[in-house]
Amino acid sequence: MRPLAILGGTFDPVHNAHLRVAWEAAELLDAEVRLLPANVPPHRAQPLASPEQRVALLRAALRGQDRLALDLRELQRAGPSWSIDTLVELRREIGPQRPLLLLVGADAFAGLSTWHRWRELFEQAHVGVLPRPGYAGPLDDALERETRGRRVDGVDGLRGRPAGGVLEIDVTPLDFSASRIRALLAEGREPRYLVPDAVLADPGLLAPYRT
Ligand SMILES: Nc1ncnc2c1ncn2[C@@H]1O[C@H](COP(=O)(O)OP(=O)(O)OP(=O)(O)O)[C@@H](O)[C@H]1O
Ligand SMILES: O=C(O)c1ccc[n+]([C@@H]2O[C@H](COP(=O)([O-])O)[C@@H](O)[C@H]2O)c1
Repeated sequence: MRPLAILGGTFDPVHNAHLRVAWEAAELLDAEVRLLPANVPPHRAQPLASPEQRVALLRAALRGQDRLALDLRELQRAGPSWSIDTLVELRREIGPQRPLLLLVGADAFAGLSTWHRWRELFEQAHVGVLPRPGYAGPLDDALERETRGRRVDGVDGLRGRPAGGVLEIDVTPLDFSASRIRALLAEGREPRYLVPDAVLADPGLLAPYRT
């Protein structure tokens, strides 16, 4: 069965690293990949842009391709966007057999043991870790213990089961972030080639980040 993979994020704003790693994950896993903007992101400062502005950025960024889709369910839910709630909901929709993957950058993965009901994440989904330069350090003890027996070497290790594995996905390491793009914009600089041309083409889209 073709896996369903989700990449959740604040997307404040969406940038080419999000898009590229999601694209490569879709290719390598032969998966349906959805980007899921968080409503109230847990564990971080609130976004500069409103949900509507972040969705407009995502829509522009995703235009013209059909490999990556947008899933707005977390914006339709009040309160913090706990990933476990999203995975339980998706699992209910896709049934018990289809592989489901939670894609996370290596930085987000390193903090997984602080997430809400984090051990239950593995009951609902596999975790696909996307390398990110500067985030290859050791894991905390609880996460190391939980993941040790779950690691699988390749995509084939996930295909036959719906959830529970941890896979490093060999995507191109890209060393930039939404924080970097916000900083460039705040200095009056243009983030060309770090965000899609379609985002730059509409001057209103990045207005929330310009001072
Ligand atoms: N350059 C990147 N390489 C791999 N994963 C990334 C990269 N940028 C973001 N991600 C992952 O995408 C998801 C959403 O990230 P998020 O929207 O927080 O972007 P960010 O660039 O990390 O933002 P910020 O700088 O505001 O923290 C997270 O799992 C994050 O780890
Ligand atoms: O469920 C949690 O406790 C939890 C804690 C931190 C982050 N997340 C999710 O991880 C994704 C990336 O978060 P962020 O803050 O790096 O944009 C996003 O989908 C968040 O909802 C989820």
